[in-house]
Amino acid sequence: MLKNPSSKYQPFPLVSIPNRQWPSRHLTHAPIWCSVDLRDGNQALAVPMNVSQKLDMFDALVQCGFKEIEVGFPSASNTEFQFNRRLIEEKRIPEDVTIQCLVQAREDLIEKTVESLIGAKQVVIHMYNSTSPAQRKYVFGKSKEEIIAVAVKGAQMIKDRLHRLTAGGTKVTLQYSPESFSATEVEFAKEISEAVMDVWQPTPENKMILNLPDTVEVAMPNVYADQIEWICTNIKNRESLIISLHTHNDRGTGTAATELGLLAGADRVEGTLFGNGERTGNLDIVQVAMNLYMHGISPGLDFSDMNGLIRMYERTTGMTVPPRQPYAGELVFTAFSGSHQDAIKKGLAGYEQHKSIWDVPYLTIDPEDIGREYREVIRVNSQSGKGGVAYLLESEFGIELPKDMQREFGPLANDIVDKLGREVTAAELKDMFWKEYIERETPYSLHHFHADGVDGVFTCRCSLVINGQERGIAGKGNGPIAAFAQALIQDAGAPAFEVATYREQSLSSGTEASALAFIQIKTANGKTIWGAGVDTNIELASIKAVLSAVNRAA
Ligand SMILES: CC(=O)SCCNC(=O)CCNC(=O)[C@H](O)C(C)(C)COP(=O)(O)OP(=O)(O)OC[C@H]1O[C@@H](n2cnc3c(N)ncnc32)[C@H](O)[C@@H]1OP(=O)(O)O
Ligand SMILES: CC(C)C(=O)C(=O)O
Repeated sequence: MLKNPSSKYQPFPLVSIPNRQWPSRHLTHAPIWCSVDLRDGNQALAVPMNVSQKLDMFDALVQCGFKEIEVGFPSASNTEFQFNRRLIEEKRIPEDVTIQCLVQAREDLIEKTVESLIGAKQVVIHMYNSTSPAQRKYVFGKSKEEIIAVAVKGAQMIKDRLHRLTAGGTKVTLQYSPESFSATEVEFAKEISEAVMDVWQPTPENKMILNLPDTVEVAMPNVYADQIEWICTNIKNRESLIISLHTHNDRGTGTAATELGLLAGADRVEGTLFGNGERTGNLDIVQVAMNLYMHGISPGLDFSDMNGLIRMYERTTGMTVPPRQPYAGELVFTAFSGSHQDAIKKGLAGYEQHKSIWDVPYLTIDPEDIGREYREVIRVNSQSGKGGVAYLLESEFGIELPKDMQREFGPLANDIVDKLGREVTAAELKDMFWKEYIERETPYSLHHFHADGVDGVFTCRCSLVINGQERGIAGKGNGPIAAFAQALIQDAGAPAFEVATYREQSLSSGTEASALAFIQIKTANGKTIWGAGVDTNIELASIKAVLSAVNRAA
């Protein structure tokens, strides 16, 4: 019999919200962002950041454009306390940046928190206590009224100490989080939040932040959106509140919950870079910002040096950014599969021409916008087609294979890559091309070539090494290539062929400019074969290309 342990779980209760508004809204502007990397991100690390790592990350967050940064939990440890003191005493906080600190509703912790903030220009004091039925029952062993009393007492303890900061000119904003909000009955979340508001007395001119956390993601994102809309609609004095979202990713939908929460009326978003944080992580703030960006809404955050940001993140947290992480992962602007490569190559070429709205297939944004380069976009392994191979040869080495030649070389390269069983670099692809076409020296290799034309008739005299033996050959034609072809067929025993296609391009490598010629020959039995030759002399490049094709045909 199939075991069914799911019977120990139950469906999440829905919020009664007639005529919900959020599904028909759309996002038009960026929210207020608050990075909680240095607090929620940090508290989730096996080895929390030291002061110098926190400083490193703080500077990077400022660089990205964050104006609100939760810098820590200063009552938790000496490191956390000292970090605040360094930021303040060394005047490391830019004028327009507000630091935020988290604290429980406990007097000794509040005291320490206030002390850590003395001398700062502007701060957010963020107090929380948990409100869900399970937290009330197991963690606190308190009734709803008693839980409200904890919050009210904490709010009052903070209020009583505000003068110690304001006297020194510090501007203080107060923030309250009913922790585990999304698992709390909305009516109770409203009641406790309003009780805190009664103490702090926010006004439209002096708002408080009401942060509504999805501490553990317990339901689908539409349910969180309903909870947010319910609070926005029913809470008193809404105009005196900044409604803030703080989602986690336990069910894998932290980004969706945040976006729907914004539709539901929130003003502010807390999250971390690349989603570091407790368990499955906090909201990845990069994702929400870049999602706005890809819809043409300026996020007000700068991720133009994504690689630098990732290096900083990995250095300070010891975490890594997975290769498939939206926007940031190493593989997200990469295509291995042939049809994707083909579409990207064509899309990029089209975009280069019109340069207006980004419409390149398979690429949500222009990788250049976050400091990635086009050449990272297409990578070649055994799943790749001729388009990707051609793209890399062209973008890395300026080799523009004729379309029909791509059809010939693509499968040849694919075979080699398949045998190697790994991804190959552009340089390796060029090597394959060189071996296949340019370095073909058997059965014929060119030793000397000379051609003269009189009245449109060209005569060529050359010497070849044929199977190790040098031999002179001669021929006539309406051009040097035709004359060489006749010499090969008549004097060197090459099977009959005619030149079907000829193309040349210039190629610069380092300081030397050379010519690259492509020749397609057609044999007597109708088979077409490509050849290629390189030389500083264009005429010689084309002669070598003929020989390359004939050698390949042999
Ligand atoms: C969802 C979140 O991310 S919330 C933020 C969580 N972050 C952290 O906890 C990181 C920093 N925390 C710490 O370093 C420590 O927990 C400290 C310094 C804050 C407190 O340490 P301690 O008092 O030694 O221990 P501990 O955290 O276990 O305290 C639990 C007690 O606080 C109470 N408590 C927990 N949260 C709160 C709160 N928000 N407000 C009031 N009391 C609270 C618990 O009920 C428990 O009470 P009890 O001892 O009577 O059972
Ligand atoms: C303290 C709160 C905001 C928190 O970190 C959470 O609920 O996840």
